[in-house]
Amino acid sequence: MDTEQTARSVSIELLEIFDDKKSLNYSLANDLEPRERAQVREYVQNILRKRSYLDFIIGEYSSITIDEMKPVLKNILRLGLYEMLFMDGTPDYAAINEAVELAKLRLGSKAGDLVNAILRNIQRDIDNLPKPAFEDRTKLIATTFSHPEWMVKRWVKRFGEREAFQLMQSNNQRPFYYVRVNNLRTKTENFKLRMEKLDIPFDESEWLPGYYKVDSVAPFIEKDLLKKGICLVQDIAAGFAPTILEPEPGETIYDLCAAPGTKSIVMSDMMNAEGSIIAVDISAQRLELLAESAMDYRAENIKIRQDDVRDLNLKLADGVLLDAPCTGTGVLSKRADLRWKRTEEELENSVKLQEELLDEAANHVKRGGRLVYSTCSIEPEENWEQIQKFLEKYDNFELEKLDEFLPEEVLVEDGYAYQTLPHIHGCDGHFGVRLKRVK
Ligand SMILES: C[S@@+](CC[C@H](N)C(=O)[O-])C[C@H]1O[C@@H](n2cnc3c(N)ncnc32)[C@H](O)[C@@H]1O
Repeated sequence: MDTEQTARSVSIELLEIFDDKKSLNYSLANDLEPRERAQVREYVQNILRKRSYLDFIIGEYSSITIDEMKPVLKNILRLGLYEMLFMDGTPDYAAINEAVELAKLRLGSKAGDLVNAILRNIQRDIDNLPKPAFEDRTKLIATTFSHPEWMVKRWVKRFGEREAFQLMQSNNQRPFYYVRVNNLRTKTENFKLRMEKLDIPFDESEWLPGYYKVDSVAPFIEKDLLKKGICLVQDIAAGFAPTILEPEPGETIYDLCAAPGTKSIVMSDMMNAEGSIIAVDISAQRLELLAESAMDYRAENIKIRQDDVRDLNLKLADGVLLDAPCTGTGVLSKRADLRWKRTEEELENSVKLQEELLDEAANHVKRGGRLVYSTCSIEPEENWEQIQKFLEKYDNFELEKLDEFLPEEVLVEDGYAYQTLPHIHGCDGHFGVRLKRVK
């Protein structure tokens, strides 16, 4: 098998498992070369971004429904069709041949014939493919834009159809990435020179210092810049939470729900690694990543603690960051899998958990100290509504304006919160507020 075939077969295995267990285990690709591993991520995320539409087309050309197909057959067809419709570099005949070979290998020659027949018929009509035409408008939109119906319903209700389409289109695009320079290992000027020398195109952000928009993180991985702690991959909007918490050298900061730790690392840099950051998370596995990063990034003031934030019993801190677990509806372009994993019930559970975590976070802020609450969600229940409930309960906290920290275009609620939206701001969707404990 050549490189691409291997990347294809692993992608299909990953997608099969995802259909069953809703989890993506990229470690299945560990034995592949770095370039192939990156290709697996591309295939998997791209197919998940277009899944409903691909399934619709396959369904139109197959005598059995997509739900009746074995997961492996379904995913071979999805991958073949994806390559035919959306990958410029792969000729149709090659996409079809690869899919047929994979079907034969995994399911036998009859399955190979079936895949061949379906994909060749689609190829024949490629300039005139059927369009989804359901009477049910939600189903029609959900199929066209490959999002679950519950998300479509709530976004159309909130934004109107036009804007909801723009949001979903953004979610379906390959994302840009940002890298942030780590001043604990290098100087900004040197970092920029290094990128120029390595011929890595970048755009310096006007929103926050030290953030650079890049097309791909591959060169940073290949040149070991992440492992050497020179820079980290962090969306610009994810950088807002540490920015508004404004940790200073010598302070005691709690990063609650900290793993895998990108915000802890940034805060350590802001503090020049002086003072202490207690990074708490419930997941031992994710904390291992944090521990490794803390070493790579020379973030020596981070102390790690595995705990449920709801069981914490620590002294009061100068600043607390609660980067709460959430539905992640702001990051669906980078994490296309989340749209098929999340449910409306999960949104409700997430809101409840956030409320409990906020109570605990508030109890750990000293008088005059600050509490930052942030999410990577765009759902009001997890964001502004959550904060309104909090303020009704706690008269010892007040919201603070954010205009001295962040650009006006990301501020909402009279400047008391930030909320980015992928289709408007061209970055991930994040929310955050800064609260001061006044008594
Ligand atoms: C949004 S992620 C945090 C991302 C992290 N702040 C960063 O910037 O890299 C949410 C985290 O909350 C953690 N978590 C969920 N429930 C928790 C709980 N009850 N106590 C502590 N951590 C929890 C999850 O393990 C997950 O790592």
